[in-house]
Amino acid sequence: MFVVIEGPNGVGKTTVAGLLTKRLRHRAGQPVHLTSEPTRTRLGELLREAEGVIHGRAFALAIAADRTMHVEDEIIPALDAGMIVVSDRYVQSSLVLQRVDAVDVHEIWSYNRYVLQPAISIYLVDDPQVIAARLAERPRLSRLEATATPERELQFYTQAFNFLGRQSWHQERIDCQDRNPDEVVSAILDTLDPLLAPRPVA
Ligand SMILES: Nc1ncnc2c1ncn2[C@@H]1O[C@H](COP(=O)(O)OP(=O)(O)OP(=O)(O)O)[C@@H](O)[C@H]1O
Ligand SMILES: Cc1cn([C@H]2C[C@H](O)[C@@H](COP(=O)(O)O)O2)c(=O)[nH]c1=O
Repeated sequence: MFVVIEGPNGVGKTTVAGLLTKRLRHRAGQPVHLTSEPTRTRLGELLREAEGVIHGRAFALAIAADRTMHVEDEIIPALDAGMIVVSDRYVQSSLVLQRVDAVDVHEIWSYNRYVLQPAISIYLVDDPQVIAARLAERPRLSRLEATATPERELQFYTQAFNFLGRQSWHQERIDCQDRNPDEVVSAILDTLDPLLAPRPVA
């Protein structure tokens, strides 16, 4: 099963993806592989470093190339080996961040439409003021973090959620407001439960 965690900068994706992986390892009785985008390959690391200087269409294409390699070289082999795969960011991130970077949503989709559709894409939301307060604590913001306000990102994420719904993607919106990370993960596990294999009998 391929699960994706999405949402605006600072909403808690990395925290939640890590905790979800731990609890799935305990719950699922099958190995769980945690991954993220951009990937930890040479291309992904280059993209993280170069975000300040590569932008627009070139960055959108490079992110899509990294994602294509991610799917072919890491995600599909892990799924074929019987693992659950949890990815911190995937296509919805591109439909938002590359749009913040002035690329049209249909063009972004054209670079991503052939990638593997996840079993479920989980979209985390929170109060924009809470997210803004977290971002304000960071010593520095990346170019895209500094370009988008949490309000604008949330607006684009909602539009991307609706767009992916029209492509028949299975998605769930999880409200993180007034929930700690453990409670957020419990809500995610409730939505994943019907997709998971039955719990092993003790
Ligand atoms: N539900 C929550 N309640 C309170 N604090 C949270 C919650 N989730 C995450 N945090 C805190 O918010 C901060 C940002 O979390 P995190 O780095 O996981 O976000 P992110 O969405 O991955 O951000 P980015 O996309 O910018 O990397 C961290 O300090 C984390 O401890
Ligand atoms: C998947 C994805 C990533 N990006 C960019 C935006 C940031 O520079 C990094 C993500 O870093 P974080 O620590 O996860 O916040 O990658 C992007 O522009 N588009 C994408 O689809």
